[in-house]
Amino acid sequence: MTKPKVLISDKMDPNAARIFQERGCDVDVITGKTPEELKAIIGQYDGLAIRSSTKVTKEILEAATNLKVVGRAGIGVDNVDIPAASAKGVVVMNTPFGNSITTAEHAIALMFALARQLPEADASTQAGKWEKNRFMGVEVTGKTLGLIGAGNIGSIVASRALGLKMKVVAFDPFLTPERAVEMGVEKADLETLLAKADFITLHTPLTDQTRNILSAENLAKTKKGVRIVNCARGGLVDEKALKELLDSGHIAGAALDVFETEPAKDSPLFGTPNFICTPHLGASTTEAQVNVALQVAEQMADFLVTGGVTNALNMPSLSAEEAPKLKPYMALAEKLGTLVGQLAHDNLAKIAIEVEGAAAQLNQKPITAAVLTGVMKQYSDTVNMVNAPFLAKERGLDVREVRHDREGEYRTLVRVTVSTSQGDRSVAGTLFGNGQPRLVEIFGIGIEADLDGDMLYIVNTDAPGFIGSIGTLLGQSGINIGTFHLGRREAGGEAVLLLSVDSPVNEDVLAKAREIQGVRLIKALKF
Ligand SMILES: NC(=O)C1=CN([C@@H]2O[C@H](COP(=O)(O)OP(=O)(O)OC[C@H]3O[C@@H](n4cnc5c(N)ncnc54)[C@H](O)[C@@H]3O)[C@@H](O)[C@H]2O)C=CC1
Ligand SMILES: O=C(O)C(=O)COP(=O)(O)O
Repeated sequence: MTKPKVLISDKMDPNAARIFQERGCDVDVITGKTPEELKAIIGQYDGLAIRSSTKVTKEILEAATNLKVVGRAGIGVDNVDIPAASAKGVVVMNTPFGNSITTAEHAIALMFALARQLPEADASTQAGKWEKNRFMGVEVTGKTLGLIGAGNIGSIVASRALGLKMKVVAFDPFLTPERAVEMGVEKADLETLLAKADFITLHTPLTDQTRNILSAENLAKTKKGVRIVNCARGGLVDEKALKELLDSGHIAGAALDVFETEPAKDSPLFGTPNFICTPHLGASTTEAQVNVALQVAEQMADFLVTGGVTNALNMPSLSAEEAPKLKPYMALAEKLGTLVGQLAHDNLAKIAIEVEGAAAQLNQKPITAAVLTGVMKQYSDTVNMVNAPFLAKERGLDVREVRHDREGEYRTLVRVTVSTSQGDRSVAGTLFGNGQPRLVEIFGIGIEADLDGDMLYIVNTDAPGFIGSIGTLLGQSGINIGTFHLGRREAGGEAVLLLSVDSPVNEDVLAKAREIQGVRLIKALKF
C-alpha cells in the first residue's frame, strides 16, 4: 500500500513531521508558498497541515484532487473554507485545546502591559530618558474584567483574573447560569458588560454574529478609561473607531494581537499613544507549539492510516477504539443506503435510520453518514462520509435517527426506511459471522443476501415456472447467475428475487425480462 502523503505548509514544530513519519505517512515541509504555488503542488497530497498563514480557499481545494484532510495546528479555522471542503468531501480538523493556556496568558500579559504602559516605558528608558514621572499605571486588583466569549480560552482568562482579585463579568449567549457560577463569573448582557468593565478582553471566534461586536456604537458605550485586549480575531473590534476613541482619551489603552487584515503592515493605529500590539503571537510559546504540532499530526495520521476521526469540524468524531468496531456497520449501512438510493431514486423525501441491539450501543452518527453516502452516491460521483450529510441537506432530504436498545430477531440490526410517493419502504441488514454485512429484509419481505457487485432485483407475482423463465433469459443472454435469493409475502402473492450476476444486465435484457409474465418490477443494481 502506498503511504499517504502530507504537506506541512506553515511553520510548525518539527515534532509534527516526526509523528507523521512514525505513523506511516510521507511528509513534505514546504512553507511560505503563494496561493498559485500551493495550487500547483497540492494535487499530490492526501493531507495538508496548516497554521493561520495558509489560506485554504475554494480554488486551492479545487486543485487538491487527492486531498482527504486539512489539519489546523491551532484553534481558529477562519482561514479554511469549510463549506467548500465539506462539499469536496475533505475533513477539516483542528486542535481545540493545545494552545488555549498560552493564548489566555498572552491576553493577561497584554492586560498588564496596558495597565503599566510597559512597552512605552521600556522604549523611553532604553532611549535614555528615565521618565519616572511620565508613567502612571493602574492596579488590576478590584477592577472589573469584561469577558466577551467564555469558552476554552475565555474561561482560563477568567480563572487567572479571579486569581488576580479582579471581578469578572462575562457575555456569552451560550454560557449557562450554572457554568457561570462554576466559573465564578457574573453572566451579563453586552450592554451591562460595556457599562461595567474596566478592562475588556475578547475570546470569541469571528462569525457573522461576532464581527464588529465592538463597533463604534458599542465602543462609545464603554466606561471612560476602559482598556481593551483582543487576542481572538481581527474584525471583532472596529479599528477606526478604536483609534478615534484612543485619540480622544475615552479609551485609556488597547492591545491587539490580531488585526482585520494580516499581516498588518500599515495600520492607522500604529504610533497611537497607549496602543500596543503583537503580530498574532497568542499561540506562540514552545509549549503550545509542541502541543498543537503533536496533536495535529497524530489526528491527521490516524485519519489517513486508520480512519479514526478526532476534532473534525465537518464530520462526526470516531475514536481509534470505535473505528474498528464501526467499520463493518459502516460497510453495512453504506450498502443499505446504496440499495434504497437505487430503488427509490426519483422520489426520496425522508429517510429514517434505525439501529437495534448491538448496533444501538455504538456512535450512530458515522452509521447515518454511511447510509447517506450510499444514498447520495446515486446523485453524485464524488460523495463520501464527509460531504454526504451536506449533500442530503442541500437536497432537502429529511434525515431521522432512531435507536432501539432492545434486541429483535437479530442480535444487531440496521434498518433504513424511506418515505416515497408510494409510502414508506424499508430495508434492513445485520452482521453475520466475522462482521459480514448481510441484507435480511427488503420492503417487508424477509430475504437474506450479500449485497455485492452487479445484482438484479425483481418483484413478481409468485407463480410456478417464473424462476425458470428468468434463468433461461439470463442464460440465453450470456449472463451467469452467481447467487439466487428468494422471498415472498405469501404463496401466490408478491415475491422478491435478488440475483447476483457475473456481468451487468443491459437495458435490452431488462426490457425482455419485463415481458415475462408475472414481472411487476425489475431493476439492475450495482454495489
Ligand atoms: N491570537 C491567537 O494566536 C489565538 C487566537 N485564538 C482565537 O481565540 C478565540 C477563542 O478560542 P476558544 O476559546 O478556544 O474558542 P471556544 O469555541 O472554546 O470559545 C468561544 C466562545 O465564544 C462564544 N461565542 C460565540 N458567539 C458569541 C457571540 N456572538 N457573543 C459572545 N460570545 C460568543 C461561544 O459560545 C464560546 O463559548 C478563537 O477565535 C480562536 O481562533 C485561539 C488561539 C490562538
Ligand atoms: O490557534 C489559533 O486560532 C491561532 O490564532 C493561532 O494562530 P497561529 O497558529 O499562531 O498562526
